[in-house]
Amino acid sequence: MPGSKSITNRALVLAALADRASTVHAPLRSRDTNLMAAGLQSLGVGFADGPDGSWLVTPGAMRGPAQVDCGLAGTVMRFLPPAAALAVGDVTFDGDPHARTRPMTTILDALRALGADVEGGSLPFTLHGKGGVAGGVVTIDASASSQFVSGLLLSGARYESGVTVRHDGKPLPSMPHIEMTVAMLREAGVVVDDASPNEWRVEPGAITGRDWHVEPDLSNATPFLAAAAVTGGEVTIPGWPARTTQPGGAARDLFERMGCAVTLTDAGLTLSGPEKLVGVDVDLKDESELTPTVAALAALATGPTRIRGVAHIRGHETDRIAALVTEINRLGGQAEETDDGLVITPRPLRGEVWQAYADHRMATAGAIIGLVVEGVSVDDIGSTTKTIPDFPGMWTTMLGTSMHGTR
Ligand SMILES: O=C(O)C1=C[C@@H](OP(=O)(O)O)[C@@H](O)[C@H](O)C1
Ligand SMILES: C=C(OP(=O)(O)O)C(=O)O
Repeated sequence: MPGSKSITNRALVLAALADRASTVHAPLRSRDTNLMAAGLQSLGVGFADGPDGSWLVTPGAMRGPAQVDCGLAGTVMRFLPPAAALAVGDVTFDGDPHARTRPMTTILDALRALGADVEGGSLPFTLHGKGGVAGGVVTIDASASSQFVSGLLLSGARYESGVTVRHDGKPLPSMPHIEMTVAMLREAGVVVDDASPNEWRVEPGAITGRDWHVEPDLSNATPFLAAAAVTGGEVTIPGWPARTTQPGGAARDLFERMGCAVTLTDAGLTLSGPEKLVGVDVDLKDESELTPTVAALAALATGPTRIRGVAHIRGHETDRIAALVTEINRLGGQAEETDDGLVITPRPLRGEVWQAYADHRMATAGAIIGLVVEGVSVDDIGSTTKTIPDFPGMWTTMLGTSMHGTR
């Protein structure tokens, strides 16, 4: 598996704000991370290619005018503005058509409250950089995205008073991603207090330049594991970490609950697909980015599945609840929206064109179903380049050489 999107884009921001050069080893090189690198470069941060595919990042005084293309990347649109607020000059942000509808107001209002000069409430917007941010205490409702919290924390050490972020609202999604942010800040020598629930304090101070080692992307591994789960085959993901802050780590338990056998050895994580995949009732609030994979598995299981706790994924790359329900039903399945997720009752499926909605995880969900339902095609498999450089090549290689399904 290529590197983790979430770890790579955190490492790039921390490297850009650090007190010396950093090397990011085994970074993900895909649309989301290339956009982050390009955005930082346009602000004056130095990027060079290491001999082994690593990225050498040299911090520089950040300055506008600059134009940042966020594509459809939540990590770029939420992590880069808090850093760009430290620049001198104007920095304008825009992105793909659908990116303009993704929630942004919360973090832009927070930046204003912390002393930044921001024009606009969603993409496109402009930061009028003054070369510094006062910082301080800010209370936000981050129930629409954990990335609002992570974005503020990643740059907060460089604000004059640091930053204290308090969350007040419905439960926060994707907590492991906030834990990932806190863990990486501490690795970079930043003092973070996360002892109180829903409150994070980042002390002002230097961010240390260092060597970052990026883990394989475990969320992107799940379609490959799912391939074994739905065909009764076997797939091994090399380099699966024994401990991780990636929410994809929870995929092990999920697959086991659906009837798969999962083992972690020196060779990696191996999944053996069951005779019969069973449906589950599962709260994916912490691992919401796994919803499309779980929904695809659910459509092929032997009993109903209820996915809860993911209301906020209506604001992901597309409205994922609506998209999954529409596409599963298009194939003759039975899926219904609930307030905070969806219910899927397996039915015999037929071949149709599965729409990806420019969403990498919708595309991979269609690929999973296409392994066992004749005649399924995905309209835009190219959308997978958001976080995987060559999904079609990896999928073909897996099917040709590594998987011996029994169905
Ligand atoms: O911080 C991160 O790297 C991410 C946080 C999560 O966002 P939400 O909290 O908006 O779900 C996750 O879904 C996204 O894929 C990556
Ligand atoms: C929600 C996701 O992405 P983003 O980082 O664009 O929010 C995702 O990858 O599932």
